[in-house]
Amino acid sequence: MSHWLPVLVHTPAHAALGPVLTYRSEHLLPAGTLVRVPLGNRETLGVVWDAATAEATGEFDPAKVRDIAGVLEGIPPLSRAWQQLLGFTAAYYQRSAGEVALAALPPQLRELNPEQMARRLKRKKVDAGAGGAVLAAPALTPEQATAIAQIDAHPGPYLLFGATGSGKTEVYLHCVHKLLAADPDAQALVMVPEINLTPQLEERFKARFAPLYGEQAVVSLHSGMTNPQRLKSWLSAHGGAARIVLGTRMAVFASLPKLRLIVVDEEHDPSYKSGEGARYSARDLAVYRGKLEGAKVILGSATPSLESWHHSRPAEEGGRYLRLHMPSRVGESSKLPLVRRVDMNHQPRRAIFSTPLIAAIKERVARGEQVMVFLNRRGYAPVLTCEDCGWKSECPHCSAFRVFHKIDRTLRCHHCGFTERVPRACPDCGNVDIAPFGRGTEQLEEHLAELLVDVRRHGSVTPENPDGEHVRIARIDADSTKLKGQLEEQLAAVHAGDVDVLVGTQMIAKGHDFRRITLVAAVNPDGALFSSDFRAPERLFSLLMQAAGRAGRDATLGAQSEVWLQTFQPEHGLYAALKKHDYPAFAAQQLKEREQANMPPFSAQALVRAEAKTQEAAQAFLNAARTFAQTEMAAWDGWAEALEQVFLYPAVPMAIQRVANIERAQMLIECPSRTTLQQFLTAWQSVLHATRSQPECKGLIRWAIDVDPLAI
Ligand SMILES: Nc1ncnc2c1ncn2[C@@H]1O[C@H](COP(=O)(O)OP(=O)(O)OP(=O)(O)O)[C@@H](O)[C@H]1O
Ligand SMILES: [Zn+2]
Repeated sequence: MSHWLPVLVHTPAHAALGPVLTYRSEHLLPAGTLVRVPLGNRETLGVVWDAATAEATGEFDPAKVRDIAGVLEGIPPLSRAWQQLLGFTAAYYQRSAGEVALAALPPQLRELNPEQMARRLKRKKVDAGAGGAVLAAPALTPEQATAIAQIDAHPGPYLLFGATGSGKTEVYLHCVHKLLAADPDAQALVMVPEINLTPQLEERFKARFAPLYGEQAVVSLHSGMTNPQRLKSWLSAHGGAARIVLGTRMAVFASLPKLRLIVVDEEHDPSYKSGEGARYSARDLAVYRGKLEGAKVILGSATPSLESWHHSRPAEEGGRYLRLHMPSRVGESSKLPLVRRVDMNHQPRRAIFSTPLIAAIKERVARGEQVMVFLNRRGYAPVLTCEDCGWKSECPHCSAFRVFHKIDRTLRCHHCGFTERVPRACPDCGNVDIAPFGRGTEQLEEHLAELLVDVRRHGSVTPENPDGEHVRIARIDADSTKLKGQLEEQLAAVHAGDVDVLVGTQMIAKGHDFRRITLVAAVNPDGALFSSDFRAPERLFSLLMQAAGRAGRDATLGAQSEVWLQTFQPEHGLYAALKKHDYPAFAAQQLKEREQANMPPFSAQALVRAEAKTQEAAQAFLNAARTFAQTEMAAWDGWAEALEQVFLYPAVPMAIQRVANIERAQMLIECPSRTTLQQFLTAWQSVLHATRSQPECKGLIRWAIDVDPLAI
């Protein structure tokens, strides 16, 4: 007897194929089964979907239904909870379930043929026999003990609000340990925002758990892994052999049949939000998944997102998360660093480093301590200009300047990648004096080398070497770490003390446990204060707090660590709060502003972005869909009231309007109710599809909805 099976395949988000396809099978296969199915003239991976939870399968012609090609033998079906998670993600972020579900599976499930797959499944390494010395966990600090007691006593979710170096990771380790010991099947998922933070985390977790549960108990999942590695981790999580999965945002979709605990470290980090396909927030999905599967969820941060902070207000006031506070750093004498503001209004014009900062850097280096200098802009200078005619190094394909990279004397567009040799003279007027304007990390590195030329490395002047050694400066940014292994190498050099001054972008500000850094300087942080993006201050605050968190992690160095901020706005409230390490004060002030302006978390937002050959077409598309919503849709049955709550702003060009010769526009949608916004977007999708074919939208290339956008 044959059965009709609803199957999800990877169809483009807006494909006309419909959300779920129907196939025929000899055997009734449970929902969640991975199958191979014919699609057009190729064969593709599909997931048998639950007919009840699947979106309407639509009508199908039984005569045209094709047989499934086969089942992926040896792989148990994906759980119902997993299917629900993926179904929810697709619906909430307005994408097709097929796209979302298939993108969440390791690529090799799709790529390997049955024989290859069978071989991979057989290759089971068993080293359950633990080995190595069990690493003793340190005795908990009173703050850690209190936090853990609260986690034991309440269902959560929890917001672990802990200062940098307060021992949050130790709390995660402890909770995972307790869970695995109590339940022989239980699994934990631990997420970090960036790939380059996974190795050190993996090391810490392996050191703690491999001796107890074997090497295979801890696996990673992130996009920096090769496809075979990813498949291996995925299979081992899906099969239950992996007890702990460490990963970046994609790991939120890992199949973990016995998931009991989810940790989202640095939960405020924008990297948890996907920038393509379904633009999901792994943090928000983690909370949803926790509820779905009855797993505890811990969100940790020293500077929580304002959303999470708001959700963790007292329950009497409507809070949904339990806030756990760990204000102190571990170790008796390891105080938080002293924050100093240098008023750049009183420094020579165009000074890169203020005089007192240079003096402070010299002093630290001479004592053998390390310094971190931080500037969120790579390259040598953000623009090259001709002072005679006003020419600027614009990118011909983007509405942006090309950045001057002195190292290889190129002008590079950081948006489309267009690269050219620096011209010898101004391309417009022939003037040979074209000069860099503004500064990036390359220039800081060069300039510091000049400023520190007289300083000698600590302890390098000896009777045999009376001249001593120059200060060692290293730069870590996207340019200096392009090749595989470069970042690890550079980080190792910093840890080994081979570097005195570390210059870099936000890459170095996050997460790393640099023990010997006692001074952190932000050279030019003001930009974000006046950004049009209402989240810019929040991001700046957390970035500076993170950067500050790199200073003074080793109490035995004894020196008072410092964070220097060079600013033209020394009185700004953000810096005042930073000086006191007072995130709650900063958050309270920001939330007040947001409440007054009706911005998230006090309202829900979505953004529609359109890309087209002309700016007019991009905007025309958005505005036509908007007009339709405001007129025709408002006349649909039962919609008038809901639409009164949905505010559609007019279309505007994006901040960087043109990238690689494609014009971009966006439209913001705001609504006090998340549910209403969801209903609106779901209904409006068909309007957007239909609008596409209107004559004034000719030249439209693509459009996408971003629910809960982070950057506006
Ligand atoms: N109870 C403890 N006793 C002794 N040392 C501890 C304890 N808890 C944590 N530590 C140590 O203190 C340091 C900071 O701890 P941890 O990395 O857990 O902090 P964190 O809050 O996660 O830091 P950050 O957010 O800044 O990365 C680590 O070197 C850790 O080994
Ligand atoms: Zn460009």
